Amino acid sequence: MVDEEKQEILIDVKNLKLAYGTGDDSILALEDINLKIRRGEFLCVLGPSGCGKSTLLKTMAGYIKPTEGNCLMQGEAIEGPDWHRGVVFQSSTLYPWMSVKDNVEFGPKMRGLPAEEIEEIRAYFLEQVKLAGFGDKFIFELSGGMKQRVALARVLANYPQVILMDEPFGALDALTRNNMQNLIRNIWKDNNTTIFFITHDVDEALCLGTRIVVMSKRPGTILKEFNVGFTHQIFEHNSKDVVYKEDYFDIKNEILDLINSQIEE
Ligand SMILES: Nc1ncnc2c1ncn2[C@@H]1O[C@H](COP(=O)(O)OP(=O)(O)OP(=O)(O)O)[C@@H](O)[C@H]1O
Repeated sequence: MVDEEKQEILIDVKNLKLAYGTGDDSILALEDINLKIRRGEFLCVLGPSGCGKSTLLKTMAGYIKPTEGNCLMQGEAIEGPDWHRGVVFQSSTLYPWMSVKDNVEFGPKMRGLPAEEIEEIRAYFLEQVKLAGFGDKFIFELSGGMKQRVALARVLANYPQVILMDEPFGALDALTRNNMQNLIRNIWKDNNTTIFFITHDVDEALCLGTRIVVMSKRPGTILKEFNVGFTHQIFEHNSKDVVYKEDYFDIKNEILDLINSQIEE
């Protein structure tokens, strides 16, 4: 297994505090967050509703600025959105008036790549998300799962250093969700990419992540981190039987207890 400590740090969140607004009406969303995202990790974030998970993602994406502390990408302060950090939300933010093809080609076109390369990239990533042959469809013609696959292909087409995903499968039915989990696990491995993934589903985090971060209720702080290897075991055994093992149950129960302790208090 890769020695994670030696992997390059892509995103470094240092002493982050994030408050919305100022004065008496301000809402303190995050406090004292310290988090490093290393190249090749699949980092899953769990925490009670409203604890600041999306706020953390938006800060790393460059959509909002830290109130205090820093958010660095490869040592440089994150000043705004950037192709190097691809973002996928729960509801797709695709351009509905464009075809699947045009959505996926949008980024490479904006970056001024030659036409041939754009075509190759589009074909490659549509194949990877299992949408080859759907290029000419319009977004409004697609199911929820297909839209999320286009959103993923559109982000992948920019070869981002890290993909930030905010409950990307939260609105999908159970079967589609399971298929999407298998898809993202394979894409993560095949592309050797780095993923930051917010979810409410502990099983989803355990079956995908190489590390799981559990956050406290608002103001969100990091309560505990877990290094987990179930996603690797799923590859090794080509099966999800790990979910019936004792160590899986133990970690799952510990995480559930942690999250519940934040809801019940
Ligand atoms: N633009 C905003 N202005 C003011 N308050 C905000 C804003 N965005 C979020 N908040 C507040 O900040 C806190 C954290 O919100 P955030 O969406 O980051 O939580 P979350 O953990 O992602 O929630 P959920 O799991 O329900 O999606 C919440 O109390 C929320 O109401």
